[in-house]
Amino acid sequence: MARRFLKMHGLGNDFVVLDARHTPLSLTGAQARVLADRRFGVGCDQIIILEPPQSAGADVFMRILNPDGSESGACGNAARCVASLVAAEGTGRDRLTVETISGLLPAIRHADGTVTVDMGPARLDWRQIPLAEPADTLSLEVAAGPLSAPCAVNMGNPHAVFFVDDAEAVDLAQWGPQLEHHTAFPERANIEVATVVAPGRVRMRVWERGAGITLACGSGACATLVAAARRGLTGRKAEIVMDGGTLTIEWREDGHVLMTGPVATAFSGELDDALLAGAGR
Ligand SMILES: N[C@@H](CCC[C@H](N)C(=O)O)C(=O)O
Repeated sequence: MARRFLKMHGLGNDFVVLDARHTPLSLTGAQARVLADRRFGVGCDQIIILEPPQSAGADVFMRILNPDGSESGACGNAARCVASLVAAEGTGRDRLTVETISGLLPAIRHADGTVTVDMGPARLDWRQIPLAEPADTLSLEVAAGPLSAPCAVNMGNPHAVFFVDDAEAVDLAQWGPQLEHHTAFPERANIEVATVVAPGRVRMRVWERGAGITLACGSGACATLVAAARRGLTGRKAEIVMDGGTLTIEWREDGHVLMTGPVATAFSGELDDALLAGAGR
């Protein structure tokens, strides 16, 4: 039976959303790679598979696959999309909970269509990032080219945030892959470069683990705000400006990080049976 999909995005960070709540679906790495390929498949920054919730209190489980076939524990932009999608299904509720392998994410859909997701607590211990060996996550001894001494934050997935004078000037395509695979990060890392441009406003660009340069990264925006606040560069609430648009991020006193921003649906479609059947492992 042909699989239907939705193409959604948050600030241009785009997703193929597959609904496996009633008809189970498990993709191999090769299937994920071909589906995410912008020439051979549909094309996206992440594949999102909706599954039945696993925990009490959750409305839906969201599985997150990168274009290289790897699985992630967090995707902030997709969490907003999924919350909006499920809220629109006639539950009559604007508050619901999205579950991931990293935990439960309560979400609120606002009257203007934007969505706030509680991305959970920022995890700051070196074991939680995780790092290869004990280190102060406020400033790691990690460097590549003009980038050095990142702040590490886990938002359900690992991030390394480098503060620079001009985020626009950094050659992310050159330094991103080296840093993603740096030996300090046993599970690799998402790499952010950030510049505080005004009080409460941070310009950020991202090299995503397993995906490369994307127009926006929700968990990366959360990590950037937490890193900036820890360094005393901002307060606990700021706008994070990415190539695809802006998210408002707040690091609550209880450690949870709230992310607010837009969602959009571009189109829906049907996968040709041959696409996944021909992909192999
Ligand atoms: N685009 C996402 C993050 C997706 C996962 C990431 N590439 C990883 O491997 O951790 C977001 O909006 O947070």
